[in-house]
Amino acid sequence: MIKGKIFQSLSGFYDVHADGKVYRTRARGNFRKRKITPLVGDDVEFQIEDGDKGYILRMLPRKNSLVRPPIANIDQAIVATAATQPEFSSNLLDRQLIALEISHIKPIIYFTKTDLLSTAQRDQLQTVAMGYQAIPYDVIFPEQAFDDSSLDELQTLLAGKENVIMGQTGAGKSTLLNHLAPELNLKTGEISAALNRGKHTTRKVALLQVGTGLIADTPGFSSYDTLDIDYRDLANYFPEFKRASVKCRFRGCVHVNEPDCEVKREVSDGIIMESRYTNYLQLYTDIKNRKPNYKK
Ligand SMILES: Nc1nc2c(ncn2[C@@H]2O[C@H](COP(=O)(O)OP(=O)(O)OP(=O)(O)O)[C@@H](O)[C@H]2O)c(=O)[nH]1
Ligand SMILES: [Zn+2]
Repeated sequence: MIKGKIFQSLSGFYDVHADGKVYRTRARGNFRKRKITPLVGDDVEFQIEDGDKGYILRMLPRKNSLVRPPIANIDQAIVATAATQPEFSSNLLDRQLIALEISHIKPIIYFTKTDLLSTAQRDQLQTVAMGYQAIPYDVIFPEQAFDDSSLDELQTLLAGKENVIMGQTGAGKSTLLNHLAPELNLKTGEISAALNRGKHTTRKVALLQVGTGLIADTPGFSSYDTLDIDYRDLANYFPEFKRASVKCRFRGCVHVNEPDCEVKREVSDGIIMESRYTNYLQLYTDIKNRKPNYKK
């Protein structure tokens, strides 16, 4: 029995890397019966059957896992955020950040297509980027598309870690990875009018070696599923709200109607970004109003 890591999953086969070799494995029937699906990033024990084939016997405990993209044991996520084409959405960005906070995965916000902005648009979005940096999140806002200093900064953050790259379809995930590691030669897609219907160039989830780090390139997605949390916990996934909330008058303040709420005070003082608070209220209402039979 050998220990390895699943690097790729395709049509029921799992490519496991172990001791510098790649084995094509299948999961045994008992996984299917117990409804356990191995994910890319899972550490597994497997048995070699013949040569480079084998079957997975056991999955080792997971540090974390994401549903979209389906992947396990991730340290960090590059959130590829289009400055335009598709248009920047703070709502989408915040939803991605919350999903990562819930899974204890550190976000790195990387703005793509900043080269397509006018000077005025650029100044405006750069202010937004600085707001996220103040939360604090790692934010990379390239002066020029794929300039050396942005790529170096990203490489440094990725080194030695298991990373995932996420972002809307067409955000530029594959293009960014090709700049980080040209030898990958990933296929990229032309943005078309079909964008809204979801044109996915990347179809499978796979871990790629980039410098000393691993990155999972994943199929793009258009929106997140409903977040599987209690509405009273939502503010915990906004780091700056969590920081401020120790000064709210009421313990368990959800920062909506309570008096003496520090979060609301910091929003009106311009310390907390107004867009973050608006997105919070919208999500709070959505989660609170969803059907009671929703699991959880
Ligand atoms: N001008 C400009 N174009 C970019 C940039 N990044 C990506 N693009 C273009 O945007 C289009 C989509 O890029 P992809 O890398 O295929 O996007 P993706 O996020 O991998 O898309 P999916 O695989 O569908 O999820 C391609 O035509 C790229 O050439 C950028 O920084 N500037
Ligand atoms: Zn409060």
